[in-house]
Amino acid sequence: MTATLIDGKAVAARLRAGLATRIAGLGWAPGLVVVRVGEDPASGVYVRNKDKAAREAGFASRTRHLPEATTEAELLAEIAALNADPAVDGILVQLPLPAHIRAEAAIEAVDPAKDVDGFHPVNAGRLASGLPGLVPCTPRGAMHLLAGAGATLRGARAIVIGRSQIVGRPMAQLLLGADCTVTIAHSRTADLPGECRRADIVVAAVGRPEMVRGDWIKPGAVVIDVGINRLESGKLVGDVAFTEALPHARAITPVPGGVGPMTIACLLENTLEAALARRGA
Ligand SMILES: Nc1nc2c(c(=O)[nH]1)N[C@@H](CN(C=O)c1ccc(C(=O)N[C@@H](CCC(=O)O)C(=O)O)cc1)CN2
Repeated sequence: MTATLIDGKAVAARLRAGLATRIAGLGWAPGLVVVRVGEDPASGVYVRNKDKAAREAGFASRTRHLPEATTEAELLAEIAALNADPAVDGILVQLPLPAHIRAEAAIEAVDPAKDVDGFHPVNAGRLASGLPGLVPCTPRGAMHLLAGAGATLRGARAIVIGRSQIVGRPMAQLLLGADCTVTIAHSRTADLPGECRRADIVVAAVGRPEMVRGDWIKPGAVVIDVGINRLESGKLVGDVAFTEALPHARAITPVPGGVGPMTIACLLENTLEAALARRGA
């Protein structure tokens, strides 16, 4: 058996095209503001890509780029102004922030109704309670990819490796909401390979290059690799040893070109959802 590749670039492009069609029919443009603080080079690329994708789909998108020396109080004042601006439907504060600014303070300052990252504790709590709300973009994208791959979720055993607030925990909640039996594994999990071998769905979100080996994958499992790790050689690899996993998995996401492109597409999906909800449309 060789796994089918789950083409995140293609799924993301279809999702963005569908959003563009819906926005063209609205007669108004949902507003998105991405706030970037400082000069982290990778953030520069991601923020430019978000703005480009948003404009192409018909959003009124802008980037607020603040200097590295911006204080936490200044950032919070900026967010408060965006919260109060009726033309702004979605606000995203690009992470990482400079070390002198607490990410939790910035996340909690965003109006939960405009929190298109889905990171605010109100949205995290709604997700954990099974209530509707804005869902973090990367896990939302991973769920689209599982659906596109035809993965049966009801009754399936799923393992999420990684317990971060922005990927692991919300991913586990989404899988639970889809009636999976979910294990959340982490650095202290005993017998991680054994836990993984029981899983029909594997979501690796641990940030360690190729940590999940091929023989950890149950034959026929669907593997979603959220990791994006740059090796010293410059090569990008995921958290799963991709070539080793191919003969075991039924379907697998590549890195690059898997979950990554879905993050931006789902940001746009969240922004449209936030705009429709805020405007009662
Ligand atoms: N406020 C947020 N900050 C960050 C988030 C986030 O969701 N919200 N996620 C990441 C960065 N990120 C978007 O912001 C992001 C990362 C990667 C990709 C992507 O498409 N990756 C490509 C490979 C890119 C490369 O060549 O380097 C892929 O996987 O194919 C999109 C968005 C941290 N910050």
